[in-house]
Amino acid sequence: MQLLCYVDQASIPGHSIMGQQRNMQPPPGLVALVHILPRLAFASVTIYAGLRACDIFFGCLVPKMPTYVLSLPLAFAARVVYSQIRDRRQATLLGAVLPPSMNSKWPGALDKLSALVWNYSNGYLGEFMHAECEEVGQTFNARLLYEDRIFTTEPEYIKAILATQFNSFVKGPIFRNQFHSLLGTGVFNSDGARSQINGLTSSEVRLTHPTHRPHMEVGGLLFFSFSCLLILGQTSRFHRSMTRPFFSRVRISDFDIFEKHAEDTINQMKIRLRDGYPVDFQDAASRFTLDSATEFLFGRDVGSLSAGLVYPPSSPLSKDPSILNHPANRFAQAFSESQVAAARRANYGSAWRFTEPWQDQVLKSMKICSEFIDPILSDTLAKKHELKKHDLLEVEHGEREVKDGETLLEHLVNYTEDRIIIKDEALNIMIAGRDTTAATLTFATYMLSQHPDVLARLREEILTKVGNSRKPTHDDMKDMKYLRAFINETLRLYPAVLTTEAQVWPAVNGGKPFYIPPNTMAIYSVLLMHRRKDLWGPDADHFDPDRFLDERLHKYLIPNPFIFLPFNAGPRICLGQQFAYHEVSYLLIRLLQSFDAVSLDTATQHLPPADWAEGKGRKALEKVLARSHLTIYVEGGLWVRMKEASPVESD
Ligand code: HEM
Repeated sequence: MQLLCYVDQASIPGHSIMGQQRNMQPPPGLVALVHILPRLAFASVTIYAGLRACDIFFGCLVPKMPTYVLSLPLAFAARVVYSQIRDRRQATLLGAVLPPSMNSKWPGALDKLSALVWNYSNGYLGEFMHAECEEVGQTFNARLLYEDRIFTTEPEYIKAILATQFNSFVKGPIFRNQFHSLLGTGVFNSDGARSQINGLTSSEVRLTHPTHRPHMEVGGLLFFSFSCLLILGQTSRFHRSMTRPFFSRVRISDFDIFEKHAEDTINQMKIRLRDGYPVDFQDAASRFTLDSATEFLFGRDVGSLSAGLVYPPSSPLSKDPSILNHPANRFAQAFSESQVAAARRANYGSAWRFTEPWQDQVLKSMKICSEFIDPILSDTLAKKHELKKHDLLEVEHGEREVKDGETLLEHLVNYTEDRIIIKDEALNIMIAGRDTTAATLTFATYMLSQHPDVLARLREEILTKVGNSRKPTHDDMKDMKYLRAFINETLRLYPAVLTTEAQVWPAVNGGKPFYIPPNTMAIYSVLLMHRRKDLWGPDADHFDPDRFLDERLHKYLIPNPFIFLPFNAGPRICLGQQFAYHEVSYLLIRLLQSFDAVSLDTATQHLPPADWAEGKGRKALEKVLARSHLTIYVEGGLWVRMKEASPVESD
């Protein structure tokens, strides 16, 4: 029985038109010029009028050139000083204080900005902010180029952002703007437009602050990794009401999809390893999650595994054009490039359009992805029209039940026929679910290569519960406590989404409450919070799945659940959390049924600089270069060798 709840297209003003326009937008550089010219013209005209007025009314000839040159910096300085005095006064009135700022030596904290940029490209994950936390405290103002950004790793404040003061936080138009060509706008990303569905309005969850002040996104290099998912976080109730039923129960068909692609992945790995090559597990995991995601969303996988695994750069086969130009590789590459290009925009804030003057770089890649998605979408809509024509669609009121084996696309067409909404929604989920899961699998395998004792224990649990060849089921996974602890420990040390994004925050540790001025960007780092020794114990830098099973669980996590947030919390909690646990568990079980040892291939692996070994904390233990764009990843791939398990082990 199906519930048909169509969105009234007329209730989404200009939505379809907006979607169609996405593919024929003017060059971004031109749009930026059109935006900025009136403001520049206004400034020049005002100064010119002022000078003329002095001349005419007071007869004093102000030197024109110096006035032109100095007027803008002086106006800017006045604004900065005024906002500082205003915020300090407001804080005092509320019995609070402003969070401390970073100690910088240069105007606009340019010294800190350059250190931050250097750290992003060359240093260890989050090292710069970690050093600032140690110096200034776990909550501080990462004020760069005179723009406030409140940074925190304090669980109490993160709880405020995600749950208790959720309605006070909005994402703001700059993020939406930057990610428009990747994820679209429409109802998902609009704070203001309203569309009626099931009695819910799409915008009632968040409204932009009436006195919005634009953010300068200069600190984007550090902060952009979360941006894409932030956009998802901006999705409305409308979006969640469409998608949530799809994730609300365990579907056997999901496990069939995992099996099909896990088998393919492992068989290809075996062949490659038998031929004497190492395998880039990051690449294999990305192909596994891409094929699984496309099949689950669209009912047809993109076939990235059929293009074959990558060869190490030293092999001539790694440059074979027939492999590089394989259609599935083109799709996978275009999909990744579109995300990286969108993430790059966050580095430039509202000025990003000037960096893509002639062509929208995200749209360029998205066109290749659309070539795969569009025909499937047309087929699904055509099928629905056929059913409608013959009155075969059952209509029921109430919660729509999702059928086993139904694709997300088939589910979504029951809510709306707007191609753009459906496509955006499916792409949002593909972006949210693909790289995050691949990253978790990659870092889990990295940890297996570093902790043979953990591998042996995990394998023992797998062989005891599932045997060495049977397909795992949902019930098997429910009983596998060590497997869940192993995945959680991977997500603690390597959360796939590192950082994510005011009023008065309560006092913690005996301090005064912090006043957060309106329209200030608030950023929290899950990575740094997950590694805090005061929250997780003195061994927080060490990989140890037992911390999710032994007395440490009761000492640290149970009394303070907000210290572990790989999937976020509150109304914006990851919708695919269970799906992700199942997908990661499935491939790990199948992998360890087949292999009993994993090691890094140090000849191919990009190794960290030698001086990292003398670094602090986790940095000293790292054997790969972990970096982040939208999600965390291993630079150059995770090159491993694995030993096939003996087939004589009993089932
Ligand atoms: C280990 C894998 C995963 C991790 C670590 C992860 C993490 C996250 C995080 C941190 C968010 C919140 C982003 C924000 O609010 O800024 C999020 C949101 C979301 N995730 Fe996941 N995710 C994973 C896998 C998946 C999968 C497999 C799917 C779907 C197939 C998925 C679907 C979603 C959706 C739809 C949202 C938006 C929820 C909303 O705003 O209502 N995720 N995820």
